Amino acid sequence: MSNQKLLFDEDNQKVVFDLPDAEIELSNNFFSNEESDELFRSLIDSIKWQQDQIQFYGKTFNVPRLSALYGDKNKPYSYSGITMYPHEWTPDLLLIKQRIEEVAKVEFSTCLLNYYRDGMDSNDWHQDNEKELGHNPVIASMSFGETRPFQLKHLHKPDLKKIDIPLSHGSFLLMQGKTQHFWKHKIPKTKKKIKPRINLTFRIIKN
Ligand SMILES: O=C(O)CCC(=O)C(=O)O
Ligand SMILES: [Fe+2]
Repeated sequence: MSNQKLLFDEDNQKVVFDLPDAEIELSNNFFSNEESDELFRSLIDSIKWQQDQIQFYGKTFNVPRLSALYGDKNKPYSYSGITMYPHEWTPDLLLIKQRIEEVAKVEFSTCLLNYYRDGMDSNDWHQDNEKELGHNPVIASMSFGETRPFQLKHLHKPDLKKIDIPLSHGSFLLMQGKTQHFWKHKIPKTKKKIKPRINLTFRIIKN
């Protein structure tokens, strides 16, 4: 975040990033440390984590992380060539969803969870722009566990520096407006010995 211009709201709780073609805001400690510790442990144990695979040039690879899809019934979600059917909401997820909806002022139908077991787990450059998410997707992202950098780069403005937002334990990141049309994001790998991290992205599937 070196020379990135930031705007703070009145009580300094929320950081709004001043980026072209994007609406991105970050609240650190959206959940307290104690709540976050509890949720982290509980999610690791209670979520039905699965190992997805992708086809690439005729070969099959394990996706470098575990994932799970939860949400309203009858809302399948297709991304990277995989169609997933959601599990039913759990008490943890409903609690988190409610807290997030108060701030985001929308209702989410679906939550995609990622479990990055160590530094070799990652999420490569992509946009969350699947048709089911509608024209300007609202993506609400909660992180628990190890802090990992969330990197963003503009698709058509190579002169703009890559943005690096550290997503810490209990932090909440909201992306909306045109963000998914103009910016890609990723969680890079690292050789450092680091602890696990869980990320939850709440989304709205419009069907
Ligand atoms: O782990 C993260 O913070 C990002 C996850 C993500 O980009 C996704 O699931 O689409
Ligand atoms: Fe994403």
